[in-house]
Formats: sequence, C-alpha cells, structure tokens
Amino acid sequence: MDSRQQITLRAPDDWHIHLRDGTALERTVGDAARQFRRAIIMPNLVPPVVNAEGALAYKARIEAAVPADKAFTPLMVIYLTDKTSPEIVHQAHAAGVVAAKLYPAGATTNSDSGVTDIANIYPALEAMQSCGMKLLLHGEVTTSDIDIFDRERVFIENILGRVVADFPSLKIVLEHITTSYAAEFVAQARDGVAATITAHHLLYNRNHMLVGGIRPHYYCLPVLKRSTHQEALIEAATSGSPKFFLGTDSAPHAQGRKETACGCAGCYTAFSAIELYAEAFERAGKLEKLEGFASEFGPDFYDLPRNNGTITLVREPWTLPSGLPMGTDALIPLAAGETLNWQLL
Ligand SMILES: NC(=O)N[C@@H](CC(=O)O)C(=O)O
Ligand SMILES: [Zn+2]
Ligand SMILES: [Zn+2]
Repeated sequence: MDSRQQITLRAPDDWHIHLRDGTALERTVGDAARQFRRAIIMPNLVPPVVNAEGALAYKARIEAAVPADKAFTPLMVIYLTDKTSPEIVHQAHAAGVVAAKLYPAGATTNSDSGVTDIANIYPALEAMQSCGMKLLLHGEVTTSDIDIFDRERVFIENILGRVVADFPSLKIVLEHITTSYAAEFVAQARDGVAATITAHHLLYNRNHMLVGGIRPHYYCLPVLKRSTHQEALIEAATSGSPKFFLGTDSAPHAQGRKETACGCAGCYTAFSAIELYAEAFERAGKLEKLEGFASEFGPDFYDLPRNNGTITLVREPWTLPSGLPMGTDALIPLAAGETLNWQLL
C-alpha cells in the first residue's frame, strides 16, 4: 500500500499551447501528450496557420509526433489576419477547426501578420458567431504610448468590451490573463466569456523576474505583473468559477534566444505543467479546486465531452532538469533545477 499523499483527477486538457513545428514537435508534443489528453494549438507559426488547409496539414504533423503509447488530440485554431473572410471561417469550421485567434499586430511572438484594426475582422467575427467557432484573444493593445504593464487593461477597456457587446452569442476566451482587471471583467461578463490562466502567472510576479538580476526565462507576454494581480489570478483560478480554466501558454524558445540581449517572450511549462499548477493550488490551500479548473470547465466551455480516465499526482518532491533537448537546440524549462512537491505518476 502506497502511503504517500496522492490526488487523482479526471484527465486534464491544455486550452492554450504553442507546439511550434518541424524538429521541435518531438519535444513539445511528447511533453504535452504526457500531461494532457487534448490541447488547443496556437497557430502563430511562421508563416501562420490562416485557413482550413493550413490547419489540417499542421494537425497531421502534430499527430505524427504523438508517442505511440499516448492518446492526444490536437484541437486546431486559425490565426485571424486583416484578410480573414467569412468564407475562410466557414471552411475552417467545416474542417473541424474549433477557434480563431486574434493577435493584435505586433503584440507578441510571431504576431506580425496579426490584425491591425478590429473593424477589419468584423465580418469574420459575424461568421464565427453564426457557426459557433470560438474567438481566442491575445488581449493587449500595441500602441507605443501605452505602457507595457497597462496593455491588457487598455485592451479590455477599449476593445474587449465592445466585441463582447457587438457579438452577444460569440464565445470568447481572453487568453493567459495577468491582471485583476481581466479577472474582474471575465467574472462579471455575460455567459460565453471565459479566461485561461497559466501556471507561471499563478506562481510568480514581476519581482521573480526582476529582483536580484534579470531572469529571462520568466519573461513572457503579457508580462508578469505586481503581486496584487498574481493574488487576483490565484483567487480566480481557485474560485471554482467555470469561467476560468487551464491554459499553459507553454511557448518554447531555444536557450540562445532567451539568454541574449533581446530575448524572446515565452515560458516553457509543458514539461511539468500539471505539477506546476498543483503547486500553485496547494499553496493557495485549494487543491480540491484543481480538477474543475484543469479537467472540467474547459471542455464544458468548448462544448466537448470531459475526458474519461484519470491521472494521479503523488506528493513526492522532485527536481526539474536544468535543460532539455529540442531538436538540435537546448531548451530551459520554467523552474529548471527547482524542486516541485507534486509529481505526475
Ligand atoms: N506568451 C508568450 O510570451 N509567447 C508566445 C506568444 C503568446 O502567447 O503571446 C509565443 O509564441 O512564444
Ligand atoms: Zn499570447
Ligand atoms: Zn500563447
């Protein structure tokens, strides 16, 4: 009889992940499939995944990288551009694409082809509303006069409120929220508006990134905020509200592209995602709320069945590796070399 403390959860899903392409897939898909049954696959490749054809081809490349002993379903997303037409939306929907992603142009990694004015995609949003395709948002404005720590709040005030009102039955996910403003907006919004929360925004605030030396592996977008915002996110994630669910935003960048004068934005959390979330929920004294957040509210929002089967985590401290191979590159996982209390069996 195993006397270690354990928790067993319905098998979880990741509602926001970056897998990249080519030789990265062995690493990223292997890690994701060890942790999750399904994942929403971000389309910000270079060039981006902008239509049904691109999504189906990318899906096949991901499926080819799933380890033989794992069941993992990629849920595909197209990238909205100024040229996304209702026809592109309907074709994608017919091909099984579940959502379209809005990257304001210039907001984040690989967002150069993003939307320059929300008005340009109103016909596409109309089509998405009519066929039930979800809208996923990188919720930051990009104008240079707006401070980087205010970009999420200003997006909510200037853009999100309008989209939520103009498309009253469009299902919308504000991705990787980082502020109390976002948590409050989503909590009070109409049905059909939800948010994903990353493990790193639950575990860290900007002091972790900037005090005692600059730590590039904590740098992601939207950037970590002050601790009061971190506390609001912990409160939202552990509240039991079905509007908040798991999305890692795991985003691999080779070590040399993080540890450099102009480092890329993105944290690689896929290697130990559910363990990082368990850590955050345990610290909040809310481990019993992890299953809803990780395994129930996401599929409910996406109108998909919850997974059958379970995973088990044991409370047995273990140390993350200091680096991982990704193709011919080195990849530094978030919390590299640190000890976590919970381990996936
Ligand atoms: N989160 C990040 O900092 N980076 C993501 C893009 C994104 O989700 O904004 C990436 O693709 O690297
Ligand atoms: Zn983003
Ligand atoms: Zn992302």
